[in-house]
Amino acid sequence: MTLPADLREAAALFAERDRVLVATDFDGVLAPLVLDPSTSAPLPGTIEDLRALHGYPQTWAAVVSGRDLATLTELTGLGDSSVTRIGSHGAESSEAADDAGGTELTDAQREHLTALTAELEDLCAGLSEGVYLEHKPSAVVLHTRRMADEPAAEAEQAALEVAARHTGLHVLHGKQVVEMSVLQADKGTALVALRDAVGATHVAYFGDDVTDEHAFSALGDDDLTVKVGDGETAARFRVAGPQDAAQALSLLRTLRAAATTATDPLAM
Ligand SMILES: O=P(O)(O)OC[C@H]1O[C@H](O[C@H]2O[C@H](CO)[C@@H](O)[C@H](O)[C@H]2O)[C@H](O)[C@@H](O)[C@@H]1O
Repeated sequence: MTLPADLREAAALFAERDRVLVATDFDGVLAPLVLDPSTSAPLPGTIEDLRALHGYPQTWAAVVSGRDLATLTELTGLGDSSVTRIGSHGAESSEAADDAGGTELTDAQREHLTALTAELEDLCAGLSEGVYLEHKPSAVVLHTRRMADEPAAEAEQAALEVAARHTGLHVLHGKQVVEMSVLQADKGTALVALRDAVGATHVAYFGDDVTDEHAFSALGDDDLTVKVGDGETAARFRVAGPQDAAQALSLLRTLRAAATTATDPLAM
């Protein structure tokens, strides 16, 4: 598996930039997609690469995910680190001052989420086996990966119809998931806010799903945007899957270490 030459060249240029932020999606990029989200695991070396990058001069690393912040922190094992974790598509952040990571709901939002969840539970009870709900602080997610194609499509359509009857709901239709949130958030807004907060001049971002397109679109032509897998994209580069993304991350680590002449703390 060799990374495309244009991506390797762009990575070399990126590594020479002044202040850089290396950010990545979790599911489908760091962690291959699996049937049971609780068993998702980052590929070997990826978290170490992010930790190392974050330790280099003028360099920051982040994971930007649809997972809720607590789950993201647990699955990445980054709770002991200052690598930024952004969860719930930008609604939660490890940089937030409050304990909830920035997801304090109003009473009305809490009631809305409870009512929506009850409605979706009723919906699921009438659908084929395999459909299930994932619960997050500000959202509920209908999953169909365990279903056959046709019932999965029907279940996703039914969830979208439930969502359409609710006002003030923010819907994201990802890979075999329909996510309904009472908070508005997107990865692009969150990533740009983090870039500006750390003062990065250039950003690398890896993503595989439609929700990552917000991040790709929010970045510029000088940023290093990498789509992982198939599908239309606004990213500048594409790799086939998580193994290639891991290779690209490792390359960025090597190149940035050389560019900043930092000693790699994990190589000692
Ligand atoms: O932004 P991400 O880090 O990519 O998170 C997006 C959603 O990821 C999870 O669902 C996806 O991964 C599951 C485990 O591999 C898979 O079963 C599911 O079909 C995928 O859509 C997660 O469960 C969701 O909450 C995230 O929003």
